[in-house]
Amino acid sequence: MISSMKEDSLPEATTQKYDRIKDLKAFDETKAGVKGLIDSGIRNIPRIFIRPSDEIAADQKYSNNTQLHIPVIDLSGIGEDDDKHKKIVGQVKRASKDWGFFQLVNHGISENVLEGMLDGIKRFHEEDADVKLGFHSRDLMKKVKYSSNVDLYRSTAANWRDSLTVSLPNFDPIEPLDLPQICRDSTIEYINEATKLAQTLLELLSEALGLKPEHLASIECGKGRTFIGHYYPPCPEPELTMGAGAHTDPAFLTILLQDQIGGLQILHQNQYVNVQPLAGSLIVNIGDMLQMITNDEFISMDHRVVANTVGPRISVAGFFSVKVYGPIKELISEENPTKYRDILLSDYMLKFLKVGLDENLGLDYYKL
Ligand SMILES: O=C(O)CCC(=O)C(=O)O
Ligand SMILES: [Fe+2]
Repeated sequence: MISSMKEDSLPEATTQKYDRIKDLKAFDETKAGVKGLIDSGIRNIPRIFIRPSDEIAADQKYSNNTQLHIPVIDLSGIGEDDDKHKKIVGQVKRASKDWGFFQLVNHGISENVLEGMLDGIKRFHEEDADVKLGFHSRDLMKKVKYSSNVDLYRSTAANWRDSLTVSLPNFDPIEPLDLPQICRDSTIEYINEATKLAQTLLELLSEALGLKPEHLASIECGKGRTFIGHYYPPCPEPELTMGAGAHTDPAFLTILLQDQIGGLQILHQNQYVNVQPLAGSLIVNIGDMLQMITNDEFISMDHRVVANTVGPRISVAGFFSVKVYGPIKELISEENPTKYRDILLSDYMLKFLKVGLDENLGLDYYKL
């Protein structure tokens, strides 16, 4: 039995210690994720999901700013008209420096493909338990797997979400039969389109750094691809937990697709800014590796997803990675000396996977 807030609604410090590991295991062994809890009709969230009270209190230092919006960049006409192209490169540069995030419209992926992907992920998570059971795994080497909270045993509080992960390292093609049948075609179509868009973004980002358009592709940015289809069930006590705790993305670049529910927030000037869902748009964010190879010119920003009584919310994060060693030589000069020691993505990821999502020290560990 997983203990719930109802049994001990006193502040954590005044309650008896509980066997968290036992509760985590009990939850994990259901292999039915957060969706399984909701299906069982719980009214109070199990204690493993409750954020420490000092962490909830610390949130007070951020104001929720409803006035600010992440930059929206319109890609229509890209590659057709020189002035338009330059303007887009300028917008990408500004957004990558100031926000680490932007929202793309007219990016070339049709709403049908986007909707198909979201719908496929929703259907997978709503499949019968025995179908999902076949995909359940915490094996880091498994390419297609379903679980709730990759960092379940390491985080201070579990997140209110379940995820289906598709990993394609080393430019590996998709193996259709590895994918769940219910979202197979939509996932293949979306991954192919998102990969093309990532190539366009690599060119724009290279130009935004003052490099040749092919520079980032030539150092094999985009070599690894991981797509994670998240399912955030409705939450009966959203103020006590998070859909996703605050984190930066460890990889190089993220293309994020979200549905119309909302909940994603980005840290900007010490405030959490809501990302308003914009039909047909995609969100792009700079990951730790891109911040590192640009010697901090572009920033990898903290973001999180608040839990919500409304749901499920579906999102798909596509992470593009790179095997890197250090800041790009062309960007380093006497005035701009390197700020990092060399990093190999595989080492960085191992470090990332050893701690909870919200505890990652991030790039600070590698700062000179
Ligand atoms: O669900 C979202 O909107 C964000 C997901 C996310 O930040 C991630 O998977 O890294
Ligand atoms: Fe993220």
